[in-house]
Amino acid sequence: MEASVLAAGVARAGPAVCSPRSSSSWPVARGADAARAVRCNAATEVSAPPPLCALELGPGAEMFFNSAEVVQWESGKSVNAIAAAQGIRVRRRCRPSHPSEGVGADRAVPRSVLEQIVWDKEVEVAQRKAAAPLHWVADSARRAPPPRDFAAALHGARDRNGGVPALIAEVKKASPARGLLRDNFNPVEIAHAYEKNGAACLSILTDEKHFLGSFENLETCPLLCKDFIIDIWQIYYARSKGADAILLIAAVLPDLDIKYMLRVCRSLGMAALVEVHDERELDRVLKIDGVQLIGINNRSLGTFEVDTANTNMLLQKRGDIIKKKKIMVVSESGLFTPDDVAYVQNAGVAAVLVAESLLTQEDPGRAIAGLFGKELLL
Ligand SMILES: O=P(O)(O)OC[C@@H](O)[C@@H](O)c1c[nH]c2ccccc12
Repeated sequence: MEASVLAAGVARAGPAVCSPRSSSSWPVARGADAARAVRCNAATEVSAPPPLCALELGPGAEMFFNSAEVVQWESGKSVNAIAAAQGIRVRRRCRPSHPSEGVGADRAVPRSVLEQIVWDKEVEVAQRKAAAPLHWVADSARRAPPPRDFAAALHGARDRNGGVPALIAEVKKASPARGLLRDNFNPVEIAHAYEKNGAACLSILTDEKHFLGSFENLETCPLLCKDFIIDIWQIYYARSKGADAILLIAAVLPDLDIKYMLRVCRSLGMAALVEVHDERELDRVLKIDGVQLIGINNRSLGTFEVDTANTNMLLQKRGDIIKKKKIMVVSESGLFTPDDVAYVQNAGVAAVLVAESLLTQEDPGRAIAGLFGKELLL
């Protein structure tokens, strides 16, 4: 894989190229910013809506809203009502709420693990934002080494391997569905082993609370920042940490947020993997211009049920439009054997995203040849 994206990623791991900057090195905002974050954290007790995010940005940065919030203010419909109308079951709690809605008792208890994760993420982002306001992070994102072409790396790897799906190998320590995947977890070692054994790209789980991930992992071996993105702040932050791509989950984000976040990605030169699980989500995403990469998750984030037939089913139904739009499809989750890979390859995917079946083996790098039934060409 000569000048591959991944090789570049690992080369950049050295401090001279990708200087580590832990979040603790950000100046900590005090006073109003911190107070806002605290109010947002205690969402269940808040009756007034949290402040508009532009207030946190400083002069001239007013365009940095999440777009569904703007629609909420303009249309009088709450963000949760807009999301529900699109079939999104996850409700937002710590988001500017519509005056008619408040943070009621019905949002005291999450209805699913995914909803719990999103609520925790809202609190985390509010805290991180208070410590590093958006204009600082956006500045840092612009100073980061330029992003590498995620989609081109997948294309290249697939061509080199005669049409075998490119591998996005995931660094994931644990998950709510499977618990701890590995005791002896050295993310840097694992990333290097993946790279040496033919992975085209890496996916790094950065959620700390539910996946035991870390942005420090991302700094060492950047590529896809796998997190629950609910705010554009996270995209700038991921870029500032060296990520070249992010995940946008259709089960969490209304269409307008996806559109706006895609624009933010484009402005930063990043790719976005837009994840869907069912037909309704796929249809929503196919109506959005500028989507280059769609991830079909074989795992339901609602029930954790995994079925690789999901990739096949959705591609049978919408493969023609996807082809016409020249969108690359990544099959995500639950892939364990060469038969699984061949199955999704025949369904038409360009890449696979795999964590568990590699990480639960003694040597995750060597496990790649086992997964594909052959060595992948570098
Ligand atoms: O461990 P698996 O079954 O190989 O799955 C990897 C990846 O698809 C999974 O981690 C994932 C897919 N979409 C997500 C969204 C958030 C967190 C995790 C994920």
